[in-house]
Amino acid sequence: MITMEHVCKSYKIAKRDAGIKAALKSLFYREYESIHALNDVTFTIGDGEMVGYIGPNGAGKSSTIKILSGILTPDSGTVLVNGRIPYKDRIRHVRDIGVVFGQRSQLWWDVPVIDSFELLKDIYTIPEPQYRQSLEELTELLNLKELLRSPTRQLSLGQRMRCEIAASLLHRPRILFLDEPTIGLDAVSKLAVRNFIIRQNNIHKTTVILTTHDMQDIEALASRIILIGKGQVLLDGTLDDIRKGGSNIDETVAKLYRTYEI
Ligand SMILES: Nc1ncnc2c1ncn2[C@@H]1O[C@H](COP(=O)(O)OP(=O)(O)OP(=O)(O)O)[C@@H](O)[C@H]1O
Repeated sequence: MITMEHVCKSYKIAKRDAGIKAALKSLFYREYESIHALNDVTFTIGDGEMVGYIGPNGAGKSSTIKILSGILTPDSGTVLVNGRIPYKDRIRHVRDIGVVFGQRSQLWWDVPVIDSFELLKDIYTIPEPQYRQSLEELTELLNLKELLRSPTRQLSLGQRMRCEIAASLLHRPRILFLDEPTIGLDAVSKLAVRNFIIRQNNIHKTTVILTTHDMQDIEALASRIILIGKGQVLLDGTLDDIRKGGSNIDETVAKLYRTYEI
């Protein structure tokens, strides 16, 4: 179970005008401004749910995922993931979660994928039999056999993404955070990734929280949608609730963004 209650998070950033004069001035005097990324965010996600967490650029999606995965500490509010406070109990928390950031890699760039997997096995202290079983299952379902001996840098985006997803699941986490997992993938790779996530949820009852701008991902994967804009939850409902605005999901969501002026 995941609960976020009245969570706020701001970033403090230094303000600086352009030019050398401003650069010199900033050495002695700095002005700061606060960006309110999350502003009183509250939601609960039950075990085994697949939730699409959507919103326009800068809405606060990644900040939420970072707080839920223990990377960031909120300024205020309560966060509990399987009874733990993620940013206070990070070591035990990471055993329960898998995280895939579509735009970043958790695999070591220059070593064969299988070596990254072995390192993750040691980091998570996965018992050998469980590791072998997970590896076998993931290799088969994600069609990784031909990829495991290649260094990550030699893989195409779609191949790498399949390996990233496998890497995030080797330790059999109960919760999977996917931040734009199909970004830049071709149609075939997108389908493969989507089908795999659905199977993972069916077989292992993995809770999936998915952020994406790809509404076809949402249609395929999420039965529930949380819409966030300007750091606030604006809507929490089913795909059907959202569809009431029209039949084409992209148009419906664009209309929602316009309605909420986000
Ligand atoms: N490290 C940071 N320092 C300063 N501001 C940040 C930082 N990370 C995010 N922000 C700001 O916080 C707000 C929310 O950002 P966040 O990355 O959570 O949005 P997002 O919904 O994931 O956006 P996108 O869809 O573009 O990835 C934005 O205004 C962003 O500029």
